[in-house]
Amino acid sequence: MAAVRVLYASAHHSTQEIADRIGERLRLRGHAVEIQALREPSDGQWRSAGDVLVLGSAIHDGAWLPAAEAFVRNNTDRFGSRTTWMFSVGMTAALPGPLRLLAEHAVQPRIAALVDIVRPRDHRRFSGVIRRDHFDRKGALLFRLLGCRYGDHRDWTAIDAWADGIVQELDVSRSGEPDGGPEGGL
Ligand SMILES: Cc1cc2nc3c(=O)[nH]c(=O)nc-3n(C[C@H](O)[C@H](O)[C@H](O)COP(=O)(O)O)c2cc1C
Repeated sequence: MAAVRVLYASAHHSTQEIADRIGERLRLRGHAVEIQALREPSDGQWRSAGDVLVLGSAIHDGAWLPAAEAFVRNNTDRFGSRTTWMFSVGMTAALPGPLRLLAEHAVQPRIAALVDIVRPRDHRRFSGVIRRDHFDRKGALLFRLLGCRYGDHRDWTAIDAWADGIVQELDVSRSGEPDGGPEGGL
């Protein structure tokens, strides 16, 4: 059993629900899971014990929300010894076809910089929920001009599969240990 911390930053709850789902999936497979919101830049104290981290954030304007970005930047030298997965929640699936293809392959420099610091086992982008009341007037106008669709664009099958991939990797790591698990956790 690994001790897993799922840390997330969410503005309108869809990232929170994705974090809950991933955490619940890991819990069902026997891992000790703690799920925690990052709301302020000072949130999410680093723990010295050997946790596995799953770290996620909604994307706003090409960047992680400030509390999640701050968590990474406040702990830059600590990720090397930690097994970490990252996920970002945006609105790629809300875009019309050609734009969606572009967005799927676009590098977002501020997020890429965080991935460079964390060096996770994997970084996955999911689509979340986008509603008219999430935007101010300018944002809503741009959204309409781009031909985007409001709605819940979460692909729960893909989210579950990603969580199951984490479980598999944890199982493989631990089966390599002499006693089936490292002392002090992963
Ligand atoms: C002000 C604002 C800016 C956004 N900027 C981006 C963006 O740059 N890239 C993207 O993929 N999604 C963007 N989105 C979409 C959100 O990331 C998406 O709705 C996500 O599901 C929000 O997660 P949350 O419900 O946890 O806050 C933006 C949404 C808002 C409201």
